[in-house]
Amino acid sequence: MATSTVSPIIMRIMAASIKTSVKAASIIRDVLKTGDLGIVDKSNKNDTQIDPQTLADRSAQRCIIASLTKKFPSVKIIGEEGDSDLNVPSDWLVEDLDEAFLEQSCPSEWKDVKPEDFVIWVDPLDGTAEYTQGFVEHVTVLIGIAVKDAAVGGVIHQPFYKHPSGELGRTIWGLKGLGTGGFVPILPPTGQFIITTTRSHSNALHQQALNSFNATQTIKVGGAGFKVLQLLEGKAHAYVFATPGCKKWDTCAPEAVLEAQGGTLTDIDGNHYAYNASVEHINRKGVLATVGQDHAELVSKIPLEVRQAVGNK
Ligand SMILES: Nc1ncnc2c1ncn2[C@@H]1O[C@H](COP(=O)(O)O)[C@@H](O)[C@H]1OP(=O)(O)O
Ligand SMILES: [Mg+2]
Ligand SMILES: [Mg+2]
Ligand SMILES: [Mg+2]
Repeated sequence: MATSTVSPIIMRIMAASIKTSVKAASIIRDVLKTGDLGIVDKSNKNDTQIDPQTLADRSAQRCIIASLTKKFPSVKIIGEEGDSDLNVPSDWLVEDLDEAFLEQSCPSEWKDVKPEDFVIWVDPLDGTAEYTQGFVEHVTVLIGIAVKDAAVGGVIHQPFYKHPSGELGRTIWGLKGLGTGGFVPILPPTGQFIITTTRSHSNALHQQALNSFNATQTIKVGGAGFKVLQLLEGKAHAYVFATPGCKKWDTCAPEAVLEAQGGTLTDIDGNHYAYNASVEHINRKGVLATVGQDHAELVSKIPLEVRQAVGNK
């Protein structure tokens, strides 16, 4: 279709990411079906917990990076699983662009962004621990698009989301200046304050930060993508992660989608992370994400000594 060749590059990267996330999700489901996850522990000596990587993480990343590199050879792509073998089976190379996405008009601020100003942050499988433990609904595929320092676009795909028809998989996208798609946004209930937070990476300092909010309910789920979806679908008011551990590929796509829908995702001091290619990968100062709230007021609820201690070990 003519639109594919004339659309600005950001629209084509989004449209390719939407299609590629669907293929990555089918690879993730196929690996689970075989029952042989090929788990490797990536943790360092000083880590207190294992940091699992599975065949699904490795294969989904190869599919995503091979497909996007072929289409956008001069765009920098950084994936969680490091250097990947891009010599992939031909059916893992996704050539299609999502034509329905391309029919929308590109926000004027992104029309002339040059290929070298983009970084694509890929988390091929967010929620790996949950994937290995059978909490598969927490798993997402995350493809985040940064322009210079800012997270501006993203795709969050849920491989195990079950439609009423029984079909699996759903793709949610967001682009600042354009909006979001693939889900029905719902604001969280008034008169309550529900926090969504980690189920696998808590510690004493994190618990202290959680306590400062006096939440009416705290939901513990896996993955940065899944927690942001809970905000977008009105199941929680804030996502609190007051510990280092998650990385730029965990937050780039969720931040862009959430902010395209009017929410906010920052570190626990209320500052946005930078997503250019030279930043350190770790999000040292944790994550605070909110929707329909006074974000700065929520930052100020976390005691200063707690905020200063996070990431300073
Ligand atoms: N200490 C850590 N080490 C490695 N990855 C982490 C750590 N903390 C968080 N993450 C990543 O951030 C995601 C969200 O964390 P949590 O579920 O604890 O809130 C995790 O699923 C994991 O992403 P991934 O599964 O892609 O490795
Ligand atoms: Mg991981
Ligand atoms: Mg992740
Ligand atoms: Mg991952």
